[in-house]
Amino acid sequence: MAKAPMRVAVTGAAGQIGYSLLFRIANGDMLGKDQPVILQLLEIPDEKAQKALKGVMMEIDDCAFPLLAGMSAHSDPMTAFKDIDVALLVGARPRGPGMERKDLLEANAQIFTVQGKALDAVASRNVKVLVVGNPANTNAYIAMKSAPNLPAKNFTAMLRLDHNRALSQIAAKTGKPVASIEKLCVWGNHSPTMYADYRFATIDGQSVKDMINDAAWNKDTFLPTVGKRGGAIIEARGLSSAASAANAAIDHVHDWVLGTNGKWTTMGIPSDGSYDIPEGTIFGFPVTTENGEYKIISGLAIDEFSRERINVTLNELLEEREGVKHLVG
Ligand SMILES: NC(=O)C1=CN([C@@H]2O[C@H](COP(=O)(O)OP(=O)(O)OC[C@H]3O[C@@H](n4cnc5c(N)ncnc54)[C@H](O)[C@@H]3O)[C@@H](O)[C@H]2O)C=CC1
Ligand SMILES: O=C([O-])CC(=O)C(=O)O
Repeated sequence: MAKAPMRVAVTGAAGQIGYSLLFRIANGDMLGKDQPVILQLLEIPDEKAQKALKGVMMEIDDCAFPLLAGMSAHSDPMTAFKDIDVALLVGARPRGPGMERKDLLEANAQIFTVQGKALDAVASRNVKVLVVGNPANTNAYIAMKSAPNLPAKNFTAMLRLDHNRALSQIAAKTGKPVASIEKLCVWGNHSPTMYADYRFATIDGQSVKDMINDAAWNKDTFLPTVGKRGGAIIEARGLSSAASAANAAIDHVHDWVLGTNGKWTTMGIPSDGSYDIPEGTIFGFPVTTENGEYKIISGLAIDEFSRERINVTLNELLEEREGVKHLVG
C-alpha cells in the first residue's frame, strides 16, 4: 500500500538554499523514494518574494515529480506549519563578507520566536524541526523555547555541513574514500569555534588519528579549514554556501527519519547534560539515529585539548544565549 504523504514546510523557500533544496525533497532524496510529500512553502509577505516563490513552484510543477502529492505557498507561518511532520527553517538573512554568523543574531532572532510559536500552535506534535538559518544553534534554541508544548528533542540545528566538510578534508588527507570514514563528529556551535574531532574516527577499522599522526595538521590546518569554510565560500562566491547547505539539510533529516544503521553522524541537539554541556543547550554531538530518534554517543574520553575546544564553543553559545534572553522569557 502506498504510504500517506508527509507534510514538509520550508521557510525562505524562494532563497538560494531553497532553490537547491525543494527539488531534492520532491524527488524523494530526503524522506525516501517511496514517501510521497506535500510541500508547504513560506516566504515573507512581500510581493517580490511571493512572486519569486510562485516561479520556483512553476519549475517544481514542471519536473512532474511522482512523489509530490501537493504544494502550497504561504506568507503566514500559522498556515504554512499546519499539521507538518518536518520543518526546515531556512528563511533568515545570510551573512556577507566580513561578518560572523553571530552578527546575524539581531536580524534573525525575532523570526524564530514567531515561528516557534506557530509550530507550537499548529504543527504535528511529532514535528521534526531543523534550523538552518544562522546563527543556527541559537535560533533553534529560540524556536524550542518559544514552543513549550512541543518536546524539546524535536528541535535541532544543522551541523551536518560542518560534518560533511570534515569528512571531505579527511578523505583528501588520507587518500581514502569519504564513504569509508566512520565515527567522525563535530562538537558545539555552527561557527568557527566548532570542534571537528577525528580522534575516534576509523577507516576500514584503522584509527584515522594514527593514520594522519600529525597534531600540528589537526590544529593549524584541519580545524581552521573546516571552521572557516563558510567564510571561505563567501569570499570566493560573494554569496554564502547554498547547494552544499541544502545537501546537508537533506542528509540531516534523511538520517533522523530513516536511521543511520549504527553509524555516527553529527546533529545539533538540545543537550541532556552529556559531556558537561548544560541541559537544553543546542550543541553539536555525535549521534546515531534509529526509528526517528537520535541518541548521543556516550562515554567518549575527552582529553585536555578537546575539553578546551569544547569549552570555547560552549562559552560562545552561552554568550549568544545571553544576548537573546529577552526573547525567550
Ligand atoms: N546552518 C548552516 O550550515 C548554514 C546556514 N545558512 C543560513 O541559511 C540562511 C538562508 O540562506 P540563503 O538561502 O542563502 O539566504 P537567501 O537570502 O538567499 O534566502 C533567504 C530567504 O528567506 C526569506 N525569509 C526571510 N525572513 C523570512 C521569514 N521570516 N519567513 C520566511 N522566509 C523568510 C527571504 O525572503 C529569502 O528569500 C541564512 O541565515 C544563512 O546564513 C547558510 C548556509 C549553511
Ligand atoms: O558561513 C555562512 O555564513 C553560511 C554557513 O553557515 C556556512 O557555509 O557554513
